[in-house]
Amino acid sequence: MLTQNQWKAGRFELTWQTQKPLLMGIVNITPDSFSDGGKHNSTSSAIAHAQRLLSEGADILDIGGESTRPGAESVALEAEWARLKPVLQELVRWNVPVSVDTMKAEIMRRAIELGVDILNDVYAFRDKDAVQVLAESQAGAVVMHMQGEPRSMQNRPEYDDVCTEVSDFLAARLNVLAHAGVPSSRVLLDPGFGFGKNLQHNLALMKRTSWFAGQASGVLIGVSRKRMIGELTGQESPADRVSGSVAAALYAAGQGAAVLRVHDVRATLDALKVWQALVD
Ligand SMILES: Nc1nc2ncc(COP(=O)(O)OP(=O)(O)O)nc2c(=O)[nH]1
Repeated sequence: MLTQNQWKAGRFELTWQTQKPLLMGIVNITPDSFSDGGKHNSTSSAIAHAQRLLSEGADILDIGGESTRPGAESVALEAEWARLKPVLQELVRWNVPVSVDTMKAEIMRRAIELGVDILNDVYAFRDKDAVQVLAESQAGAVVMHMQGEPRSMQNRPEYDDVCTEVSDFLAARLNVLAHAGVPSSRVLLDPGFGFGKNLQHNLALMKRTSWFAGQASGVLIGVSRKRMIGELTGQESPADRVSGSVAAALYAAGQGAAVLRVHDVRATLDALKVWQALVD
């Protein structure tokens, strides 16, 4: 049984169905991203990668100019913008939903001015200026949980009850956005896999995907090539974690995830098509 859901995101009204999530292809214009650092670190290579992800079937493109991997140092605003601007300027002309992955309100403001549709904030719009930028726009939002900050979040992540604490945090953020005039129909929640979580925390949150999916907003799942996949498979290199990432993607789809944020669009989409034919 498929149920329809909607996400109002800038120029687009995106719909997904249970078992048929949208795919968000990742374009990291960074020298140090954990899985593809340096591979798409120029305007031309980032645009070429975006084209490839679209040709593989991506529904959304997520563009990041600052790595948030564990241990990452932050990037200065103008340096991050210098990476993002030429790529975003091109991509907003493609009539495809464009997301910018940033924690900085000023970057969000400039991206909205260029015509970007989605603000993907791993800092969950805890910056008041970011809330204002979002509220003054029609952009969609991804609100993600992170314990600590990228530089040190994986040192000793601890929770009394990770699912309750993450759920409560996301509910509180949704409430802040609602009070600022941003309805839940514009927001996706994201448990933030690997952002201040160990393997047990990540697995507990993954098993709660259907609960998150049942909230007022849909849920975005981002585990592609991440350390948790490496820990479960023994695959050291992120490039060798595609099969494990696809397995996690199928599980999330079955639990009703709205969006899967992935590096490997073709592999994920092919697996979803076969799996959907068998579960329908
Ligand atoms: N909403 C959301 N955004 C995210 N942005 C970056 C990363 C980190 O992964 P990646 O972009 O592959 O690496 P890096 O941060 O090193 O560029 N993960 C998420 C995530 O899980 N959810």
